[in-house]
Amino acid sequence: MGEPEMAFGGGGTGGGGEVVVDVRDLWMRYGEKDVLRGVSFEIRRGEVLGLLGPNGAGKTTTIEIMEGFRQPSSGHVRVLGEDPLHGGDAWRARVGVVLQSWRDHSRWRVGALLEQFASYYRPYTGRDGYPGPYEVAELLARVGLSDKADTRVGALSGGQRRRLDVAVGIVGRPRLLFLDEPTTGFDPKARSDFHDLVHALADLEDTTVLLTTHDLAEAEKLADRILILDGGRIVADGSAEQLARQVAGEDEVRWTRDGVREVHLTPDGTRFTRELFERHGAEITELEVRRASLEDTYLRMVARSEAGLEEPAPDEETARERTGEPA
Ligand SMILES: Nc1ncnc2c1ncn2[C@@H]1O[C@H](COP(=O)(O)OP(=O)(O)OP(=O)(O)O)[C@@H](O)[C@H]1O
Repeated sequence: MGEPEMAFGGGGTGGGGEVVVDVRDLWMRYGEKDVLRGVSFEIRRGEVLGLLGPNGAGKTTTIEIMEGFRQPSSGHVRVLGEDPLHGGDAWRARVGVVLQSWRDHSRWRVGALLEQFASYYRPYTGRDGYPGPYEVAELLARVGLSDKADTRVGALSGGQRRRLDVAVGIVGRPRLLFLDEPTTGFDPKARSDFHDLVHALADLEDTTVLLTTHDLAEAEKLADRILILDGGRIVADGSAEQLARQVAGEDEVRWTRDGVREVHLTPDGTRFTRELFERHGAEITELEVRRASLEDTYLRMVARSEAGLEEPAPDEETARERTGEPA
């Protein structure tokens, strides 16, 4: 296969709707264990996708396959139009990665390290519309490390190192960015700054983002769409609101009347509240309506899926056939 035509040009669509990641019927087996069991999904340009799931669900494995770091047992995977296992340098230049643990560059100074990474991308500047990597000063400002340019990496705090990981992931101005638990160890301000950064990348630069996180509030804030992976399968795919509707969560309405605190669970909090006011008007104070949060939805969906897993796994035989491995 020759040079990837799609790597810089964006496939010529110039707008939303272009499929940036296409994964179909992906299986991954480690030894005797099927870690991914028929995973299929698409990510479209400019979308921020949150990949959620319990420890060991297969999130990192999925991301590593899409980065070309792991060969799946079977399945169709296209990332920016290429099979990640055969993506060349130009393809790799457009894919940014923030892994759970980055290689140690503790003796490097922050600015020099980023300059080194930026230099890998520079030769591709101008090719098929590629704008080139970030200038280091701009990048440091974006991740909140402007005053650390001359600091050795080994002298950064855990959260500052994580910001540096993010800087390394985006230095090449990727079209597609993989973020594997990016905000672990961030303080609330760093987390909030990071959320602003992801919004800016998605909204202003049309960067497509795939994010794994165990912080459901973060997923709710950042992700346009959420995939829940459990037991190697996708058990939910939709916006946080769509998923909440699917589990038919009840709204919790709380209020005070005549000094008495009341709580009521209802499928339609808006309607209940309207009727409450029609009946009691100004007597109602301290009203709160709480919708099912992503956390409620997630916990219910994972519990539901894990209850389902008690049933015999239907595709075990098929998986063996696919991987060609012995039973
Ligand atoms: N190289 C490997 N060899 C064998 N098993 C592996 C390997 N890498 C991962 N696994 C197993 O595959 C399963 C999925 O792991 P993975 O790291 O993809 O999960 P995850 O969803 O990212 O988990 P976490 O939330 O804990 O990061 C786990 O049971 C893990 O033990």
